[in-house]
Amino acid sequence: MRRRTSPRRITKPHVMGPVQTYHVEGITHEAKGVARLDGKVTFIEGALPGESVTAQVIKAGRRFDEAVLHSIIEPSDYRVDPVCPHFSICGGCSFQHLTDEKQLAAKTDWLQGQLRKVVTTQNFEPLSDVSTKYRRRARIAIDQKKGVVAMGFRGKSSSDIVSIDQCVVLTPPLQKTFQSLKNALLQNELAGLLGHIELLEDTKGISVLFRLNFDVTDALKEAWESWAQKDQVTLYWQAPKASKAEVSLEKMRHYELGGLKLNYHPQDFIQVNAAMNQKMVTQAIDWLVLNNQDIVLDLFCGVGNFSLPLAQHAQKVIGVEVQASMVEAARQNAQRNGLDNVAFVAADLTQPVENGLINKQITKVLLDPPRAGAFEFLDSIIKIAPIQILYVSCNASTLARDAEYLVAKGYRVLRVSLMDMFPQTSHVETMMLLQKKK
Ligand SMILES: C[S@@+](CC[C@H](N)C(=O)[O-])C[C@H]1O[C@@H](n2cnc3c(N)ncnc32)[C@H](O)[C@@H]1O
Ligand code: SF4
Repeated sequence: MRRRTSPRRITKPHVMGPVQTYHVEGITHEAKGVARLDGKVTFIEGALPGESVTAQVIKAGRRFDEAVLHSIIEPSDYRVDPVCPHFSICGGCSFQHLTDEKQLAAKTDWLQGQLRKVVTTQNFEPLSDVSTKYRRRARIAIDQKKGVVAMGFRGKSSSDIVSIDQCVVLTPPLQKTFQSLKNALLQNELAGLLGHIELLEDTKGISVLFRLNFDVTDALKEAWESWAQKDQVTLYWQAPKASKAEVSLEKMRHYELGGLKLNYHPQDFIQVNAAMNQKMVTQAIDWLVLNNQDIVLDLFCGVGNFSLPLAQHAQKVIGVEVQASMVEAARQNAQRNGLDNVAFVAADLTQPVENGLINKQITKVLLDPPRAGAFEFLDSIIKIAPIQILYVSCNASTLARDAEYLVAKGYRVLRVSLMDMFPQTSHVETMMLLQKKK
C-alpha cells in the first residue's frame, strides 16, 4: 500500500490568471479534477475529487477553463504518493496520485458515461492485475540538444521529451535494459542518429530496436552488437526510411499464451500487458462458452492471439487481418501449435470484403479493432448474423458508436468488462458481449 500524502505545495511554470480556490467535484478519465467557479467548469490537472485546492487558469475557453494545481488545501483520502519520480511532468501516466481502487472506479464511471446509450447494467465486470511493472513493450523517444541526450516520453503539458532515469510501469528486466541503454547512449554518437527506440520483452528475452534517422557505420553497429551481447539483448536495426526492420526467421520473436507459442516480428502488434492478455483471452473463452459446433470469426486477429486459444475450444476459427506478414505468421503459429482447425485470411476490413467471409455458418464473431473501430464491417457482421459478438475495444467512443449500431440492428448487450490493461494511464480496454435478439 502506498503512503497517503499530506497537503503540499506544487509549483508549475507558465501560468496566467489569479490563484483561486476550488472545490473539486469529479475527475475525468484523463485524471483532471473537475471543479466549478461561478458556474463555469474548470479542469485542474492533478486535483482529485473531494479536495480543496488553489489553482491558476492557463487556458480560458468559452465553455470551460483549464487550470494547473498550485497547492492542495485539503487533500483527498485517496491521494497517494506517485510511485514514479517523473510523474509530475511525464505524460506517460496520469493516475499515479490516486489509489488503484479509485483509478478503476474513475475509469468505470467514465466508461459507463460513454456507453450509456447501449448499456443499462451498472455491473461493469472489472478485470485487473498488478498496477506497475506490467509493460512488456515501450517506445522511447530520444532527442539530443547541444550534446545533451534526453530519453523518455513526451511531457504532460508539452510535446518536449521528458528525460527519465527509470519507468516503473515497465517490467523489471526492461527497466534494467533501459538504464544500461541510457548509460551507453549518453556518450555515444548513435544517440544523434536515432529516431526512437523500442524496448520489448517476451518469452525469447529482451530486444531493443533502433529506429534510425541516419545511416550508421559498420564499426558503430559492431560496437553496439557487443553491448547487446553483454546485456543479453537482441538488437534490431530499422534503416532510415525503411517501413520495418529486416528480420530473419531466427530473429523472429515469440511469446507464450497458455501452452501456446506465438511467433511475431518485433514490430508487429502484440498486447503490451502479458498478464492481462492471458486474463483477457481466458475471459473471452469463458464468455463465448464455445463448443465443438461453433465456427468463430476472429476479426483484426494479428498473429492469432485470440484465434489460436479459441480454436482449442471451437469447431473452427477464421482469423482476418490486414497485414499479410502477420497473416503468414498466424498460419505458421497455428501449424507449429498443431491446430488444423484455424484458417487465416488477409483482408482490409474497412473495404468491401470477399463474399466467402459472409458465411452464415459462423456462429460467433470476436473483433478487436484498432482505435478507429470497425464501423465499415458492421453490416457484414449483421449479414453473417452470429448468435454472439464479442467486441474487444481500446477506444470506448468508437465502441459506443459501433455497439449502438449493432443494438439498432437486433443485438443486445449482455455483459461488459473494464479491463485495466494500462494501470496509471488514462487508457481503458473494454470487452462487450452482444447477443442476437430472438
Ligand atoms: C488491437 S490489434 C489486435 C490484434 C490481435 N487481436 C491481438 O490481440 O494481438 C488490431 C489488429 O488489427 C489489424 N488491423 C488494423 N487495421 C485493419 C484493417 N483495416 N483490416 C484488418 N485488420 C486491421 C492490425 O494490424 C492489428 O493486428
Ligand atoms: S510512463 Fe514511466 S516514466 Fe512516465 S510517469 Fe509513467 S512510470 Fe514514470
